Amino acid sequence: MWRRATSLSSLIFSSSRRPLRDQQGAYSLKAWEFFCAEPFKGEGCLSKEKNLFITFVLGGPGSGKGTQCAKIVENFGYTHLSAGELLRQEIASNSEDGAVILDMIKEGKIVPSEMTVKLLKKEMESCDNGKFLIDGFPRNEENRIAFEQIIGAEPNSVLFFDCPEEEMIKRVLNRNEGRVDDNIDTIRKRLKVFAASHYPVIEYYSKKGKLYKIDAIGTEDEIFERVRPVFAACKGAH
Ligand SMILES: Nc1ncnc2c1ncn2[C@@H]1O[C@H](COP(=O)(O)OP(=O)(O)O)[C@@H](O)[C@H]1O
Ligand SMILES: Nc1ccn([C@@H]2O[C@H](COP(=O)(O)OP(=O)(O)O)[C@@H](O)[C@H]2O)c(=O)n1
Ligand SMILES: [Mg+2]
Repeated sequence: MWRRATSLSSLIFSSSRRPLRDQQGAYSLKAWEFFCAEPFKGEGCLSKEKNLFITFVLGGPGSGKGTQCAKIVENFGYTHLSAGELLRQEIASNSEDGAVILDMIKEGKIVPSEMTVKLLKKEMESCDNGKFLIDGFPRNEENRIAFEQIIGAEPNSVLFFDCPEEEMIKRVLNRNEGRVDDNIDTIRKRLKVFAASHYPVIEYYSKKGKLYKIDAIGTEDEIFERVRPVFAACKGAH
C-alpha cells in the first residue's frame, strides 16, 4: 500500500496543479508530523551525539534519483551519498573489494550489503552534517537490514521515484557518463533485479508511513516541484 493511496500522498503528489487551500494546510501539518519526527540519534557505531536525519532515495536505474538529489542538496542542505558512486570509487581505488564490486556491477547484480554499508558508514562518520540523502540504497531487504544493524539507524523518510521501464531505458542509454553498466544488456539485467527486489523494501516503509511515491515523468524541474513541498515543510527544523 502506497502513501499515495492515503490522504497525504494524494495531496502532495496528485497531478492537480493547484491544490485547494485547506488541502495545502492539511498537507503541511501532516508532512511536518511525518518528516520532522525527532532526529535519530545513532546508536550503532555512529556517535550517539550526532543527530541523524536520513532520507533514502529509491527508484529504478535512470528514474532520476541522482538528478533530484542534486536539487535537494542545493535547496535544503543535505549531504548526498550515492551508494553506486561510492561503489564506483571503491573500484577506482583498486582495492580487493573493488574487484568484486566491478564484477557485480557489470552484471547488474547487487553488491553484498556489508561492502556497501561499510562505505556509507565511513562517509557518515566523517561528515559533520547529520542530514543525509542516501541514493540507490537500500536496493533489497538484505541492504535494508544490514543498514539498520550496522548503522543502528532507520530513515526518517523514503522517496521513491516511480518511472516506467521504457523511460528508464531511454534515459540510461542517453546518460553518457561512460559507466560500464549503462548498456542495453546490463540495463535489462538491472531492471530485472530491480523488479525482483525493490518491492519488499518499498512495502516495508509504506507500512511504516515513511514512503513518498513520486511520479518521475516530466521535466527535471517539474519533478523537483513534486519533491520540494516534502522538504520545504520541514525547513528550519534541523
Ligand atoms: N526528468 C527527466 N527527464 C529526462 N531526463 C532526465 C530526467 N531526470 C534525469 N534525466 C536524465 O536521465 C539520466 C538518468 O538520471 P539519473 O539522475 O542519473 O538517474 P538515476 O540516478 O536514478 O539512475 C541522466 O542522464 C539525467 O540527466
Ligand atoms: N545499494 C546498491 C547500490 C548500487 N549497487 C550497484 O551499483 C550499480 C549502480 O548503481 P547506481 O545507484 O549508481 O545506479 P543508478 O540507479 O543511478 O543508475 C547497481 O546496478 C548495482 O550493481 C549495489 O550493488 N547496491
Ligand atoms: Mg544514480
